[in-house]
Amino acid sequence: MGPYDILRYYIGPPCIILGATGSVQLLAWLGTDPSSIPWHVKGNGSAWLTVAVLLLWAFLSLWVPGKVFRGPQTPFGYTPIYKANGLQFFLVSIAAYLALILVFPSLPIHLYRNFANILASCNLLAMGLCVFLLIKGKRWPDSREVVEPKPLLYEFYRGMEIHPQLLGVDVKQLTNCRFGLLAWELLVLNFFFAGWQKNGFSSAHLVSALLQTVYLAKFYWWETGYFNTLDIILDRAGYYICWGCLAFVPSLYTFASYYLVANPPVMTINGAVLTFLLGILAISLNYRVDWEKEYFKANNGRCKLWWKPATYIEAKYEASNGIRSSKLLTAGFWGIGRHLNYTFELLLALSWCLPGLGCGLLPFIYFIFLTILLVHRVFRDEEKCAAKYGSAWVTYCNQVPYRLLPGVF
Ligand SMILES: NC(=O)C1=CN([C@@H]2O[C@H](COP(=O)(O)OP(=O)(O)OC[C@H]3O[C@@H](n4cnc5c(N)ncnc54)[C@H](OP(=O)(O)O)[C@@H]3O)[C@@H](O)[C@H]2O)C=CC1
Ligand SMILES: CC(C)CCC[C@@H](C)[C@H]1CC[C@H]2C3=CC=C4C[C@@H](O)CC[C@]4(C)[C@H]3CC[C@]12C
Repeated sequence: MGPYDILRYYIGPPCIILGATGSVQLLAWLGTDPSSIPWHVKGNGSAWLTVAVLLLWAFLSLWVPGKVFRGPQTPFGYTPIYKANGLQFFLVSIAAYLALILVFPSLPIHLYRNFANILASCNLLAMGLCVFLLIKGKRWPDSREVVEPKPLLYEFYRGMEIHPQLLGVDVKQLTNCRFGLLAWELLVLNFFFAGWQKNGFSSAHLVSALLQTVYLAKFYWWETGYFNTLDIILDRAGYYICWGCLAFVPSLYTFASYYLVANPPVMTINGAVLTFLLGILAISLNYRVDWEKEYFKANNGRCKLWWKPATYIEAKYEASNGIRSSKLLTAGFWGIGRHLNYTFELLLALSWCLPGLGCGLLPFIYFIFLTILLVHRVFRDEEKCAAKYGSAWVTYCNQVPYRLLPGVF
């Protein structure tokens, strides 16, 4: 075992688990008046009720009968089945939250003040689920896949099964799409209303919340496309993905909005309008890049992009059912850079952190984290593609040499 393996299997997982788990509580403390939060929060009755209601709601959305979507088959022959009702779920959930605050106007401030406890409950729930998933994956896996044993803490971090089920629902659709991202949306709206009640109306805070709402609406509109991404086809259900979506997303991804309640924005209305326009442009471009690849794949390469027939590289790869072929798009945005969707993702993330300009570095913490996550993801994705497509991937990299910033990187 070399130094890289020791780092990957023995040193990395405990460091990330300790660092990330602790940072969830640290963020709640950093984002507000620290003296208002005791250091020993562990979730109170109201926090557990909030989390339980959200979890039950998320679970029911996947449990009700409705349209289903079949995800890509795994190399060991399993086809995951998902519920295709994302946008309805998102819209009904927002309507229910708005109705709730009409009936209980003190709810936004209450949830804001109880945020540290809510995060503690999410943290404990997520840890419990990950321990359960580890035991389940080792003892009663759903699939016939044979997974090579690794050090226990690494298995806990990475997860055991790719598509585990719980009471008939897909665990990753539950944790990622239905709990994590809905918690993100509702918390961001809640922090906007809490800020309004506490400090008066702020156009900059509204812009930040609106941009995140548009972005998340776009996610739910495209939810079935998410089932083809790394998180779903490559990552196993463990600490990284499940704890990440149950505890880290509600904490770090909502941080800019949370921070602006205790530290009201100083941005002018003109600044807010410009930020909104920048954010909408970045969201549209990010969507456009993802859309070009999906459209190209749906038409098996026979389509036009940017008014010209799409160009591509034919790439063969080995699948469970023999040699198959795929096409690597070299037209449109995919001919300019290999991951421009990430570039626009960073721009849109920056745009909803910008209302915190003038309030220090903390409102930009999500943007900083995302930069690290996406640069790491570029390498993870390219490692996967190089292993899958071999020389065709090398040809693509030679033809499209830049990853995120044409001419630079
Ligand atoms: N806010 C957040 O925390 C994050 C947001 N995102 C967003 O999620 C969305 C999806 O991202 P993600 O799944 O990471 O990555 P991509 O949508 O970029 O998908 C990468 C995959 O696309 C295929 N591919 C790559 N290049 C080409 C090409 N030229 N032609 C055809 N197929 C190609 C390969 O898969 P195959 O095996 O099918 O060929 C590759 O593994 C993006 O909008 C991204 O910005 C992503 C990560 C984090
Ligand atoms: C353990 C932690 C240090 C890291 C946890 C990371 C995860 C929470 C995130 C890793 C990838 C993220 C996502 C990928 C793609 C997405 C599509 C986008 O349109 C919406 C957001 C997201 C689902 C996003 C959510 C968080 C991650 C799973």
